[in-house]
Amino acid sequence: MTVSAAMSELPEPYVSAANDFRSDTFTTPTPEMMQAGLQASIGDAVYNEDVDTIALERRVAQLAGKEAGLFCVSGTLSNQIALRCHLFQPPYSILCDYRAHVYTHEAAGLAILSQAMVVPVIPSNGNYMTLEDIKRHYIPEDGDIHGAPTKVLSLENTLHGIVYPLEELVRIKVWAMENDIKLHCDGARIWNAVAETNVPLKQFGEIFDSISICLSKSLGAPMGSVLVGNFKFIKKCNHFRKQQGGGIRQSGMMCRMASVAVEGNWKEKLQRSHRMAHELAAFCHANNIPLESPADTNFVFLNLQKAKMNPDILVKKGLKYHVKLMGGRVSMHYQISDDSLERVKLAVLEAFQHAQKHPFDSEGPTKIYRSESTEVDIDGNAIGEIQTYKY
Ligand SMILES: Cc1ncc(COP(=O)(O)O)c(C=O)c1O
Ligand SMILES: C[C@@H](O)[C@H](N)C(=O)O
Repeated sequence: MTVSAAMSELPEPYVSAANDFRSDTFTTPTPEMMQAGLQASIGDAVYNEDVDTIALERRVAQLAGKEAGLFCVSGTLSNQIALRCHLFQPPYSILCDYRAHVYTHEAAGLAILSQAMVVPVIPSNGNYMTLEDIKRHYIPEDGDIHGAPTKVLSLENTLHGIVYPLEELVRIKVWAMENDIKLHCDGARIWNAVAETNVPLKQFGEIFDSISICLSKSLGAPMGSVLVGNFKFIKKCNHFRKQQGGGIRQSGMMCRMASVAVEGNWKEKLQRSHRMAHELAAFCHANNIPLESPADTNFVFLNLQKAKMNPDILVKKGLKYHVKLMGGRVSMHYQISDDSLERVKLAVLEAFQHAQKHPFDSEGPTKIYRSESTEVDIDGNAIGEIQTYKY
């Protein structure tokens, strides 16, 4: 079968993220990025011979105030090799928030690739772990042969769109250094934290031993993350990256496109998406629609369980108003159109009003990707299984 014949059996190609609230991962490369990609270098990056790849790695490391950077095809790979690289002799453990991506959405990579136990912590303030939370749950290296000592704290900034207070990060950093514990930051949305607080990326670089800096979410690059750290650490990460199949050949095109995003006016773009999230959160407050966490940056987390909202109805109301939703997290990004924001308000409100008549008690965990109930029609009648996540 020719490619064109195969294409004829495929769904319509994705063309715009303007009405896509499922995630900021749906941002699409701009014509400027595509044009720049055509001028990219074409060296083999495994041999460290690709100029655009080296330039991007050096630029992002410089912005973060770190010695070196490593371009990775995904944030998942970047997180996994960073955490593996901080670990030496098992038994050991990694402490993180119970919602952390490295724990919930990286397919047990830490257990399998790093042989690490993960200690997930529910923050006592409901939003972010404090030093007191960490002290209460970490495993000290005290010779107790029952334990798997905590060797890395993996924090996310932002986490669920929540900005980690700088002063708390500094407290954690001081304590971690005193206890020979490394700090990694899953910076899938670190650009959002910078845009919202004006704390320079370099200041986070002073706190964290490593940061995974995503390019493919709010910044809108087609793929990738740059992992930053000191020279020795990044050199070893490159080894683990190759081991895990992450060695990339001609990565220049992707890196040149990402460089367009990094050098662009990302701060204003992200601040607009934050304003949109704040507007939706205010709309929810005004209509007594409960939220799960503060909408500090680009996410609005509807509290579906408290509102007794059925995620399938929410997805269907979204389709009714021509916006794409996936569950209780409403993700803003700079490519969302103003009229889509108005339409998503209507979808959320109608799903909430539906819940008043047809309260839905979900048994399963609140999941970002899937609706946990069976598919229902607008009147709440079950009509089989819904697949909001296609594979
Ligand atoms: C918080 C967080 N960390 C890491 C990742 C992983 O990034 P990627 O999808 O590029 O593997 C994601 C999802 O994209 C994420 O939301
Ligand atoms: C859920 C996570 O894997 C994905 N990166 C997202 O935020 O949409």
